[in-house]
Amino acid sequence: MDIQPAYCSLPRPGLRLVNSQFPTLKPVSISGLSVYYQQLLALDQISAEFYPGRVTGIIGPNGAGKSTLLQAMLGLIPTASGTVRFGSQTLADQRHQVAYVPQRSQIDWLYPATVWDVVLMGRVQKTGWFRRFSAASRQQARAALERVGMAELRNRPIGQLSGGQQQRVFLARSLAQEADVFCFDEPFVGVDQKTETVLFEIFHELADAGKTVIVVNHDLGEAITNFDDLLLLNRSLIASGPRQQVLNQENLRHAYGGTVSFYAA
Ligand SMILES: Nc1ncnc2c1ncn2[C@@H]1O[C@H](COP(=O)(O)OP(=O)(O)OP(=O)(O)O)[C@@H](O)[C@H]1O
Repeated sequence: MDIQPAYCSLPRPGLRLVNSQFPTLKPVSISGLSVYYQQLLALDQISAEFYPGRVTGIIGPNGAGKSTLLQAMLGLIPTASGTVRFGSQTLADQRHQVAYVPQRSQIDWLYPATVWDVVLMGRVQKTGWFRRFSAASRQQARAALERVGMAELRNRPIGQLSGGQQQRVFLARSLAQEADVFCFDEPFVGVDQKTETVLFEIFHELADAGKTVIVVNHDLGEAITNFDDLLLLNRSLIASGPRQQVLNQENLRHAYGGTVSFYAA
């Protein structure tokens, strides 16, 4: 079946609202993005935009290509076609403006680093490799750790923390980076309810400060109501835009098949 994106062409009501909120800030724009893994077409001609001031969830069933989309956007894997722009340049060429927290499974938790080391690493791009961190950078890292409630554990090896604590530390590292675009791949996996609440609070603080926040999330549970915008994928784009417009039975049937129940609030 040829699935047409239900909500991805311009002009759109959501766009005007967002642009009037942050008129000088630029969206991340994907156009015609396709990715193959050998013979497997993982992403088929994806076109969409992610807006500053919004927390956007990338959702879809297992194997829909959600993580692939994030990695392709950041230039971490080869693409067969398409562009990902952030203003006049590609997003991959502006990696210093992007904070990326990969899936837990992609992180080496045995790496001998303390909480403080990990957060300070967020300052490397601003400081430069092999240079001393400035007092301002250290202050930035301290403030980020405090914001996520992890200051007391700063000397702990990262591998000795719980899943939720580790996720908070990586969020602190991304905050210390002072990026414009924040990308999180499945940040809620293995975290407790309290941490999930803290993560969403901080995502919205970032959006309120004009940042673009992009979160891969495969769960259609209650937490989905915390996203402003959604991008619904199943290898091709099914719908993107404000949450209330994306979450309808027709779009979900296209993505998941059968009958899907969801929180429409
Ligand atoms: N490195 C790889 N080599 C080959 N195939 C891959 C690779 N990474 C992903 N795939 C395949 O590409 C498709 C999309 O995978 P991806 O991990 O992007 O999906 P996802 O939507 O993030 O899934 P999930 O919710 O299960 O994490 C899947 O069929 C997956 O098996």
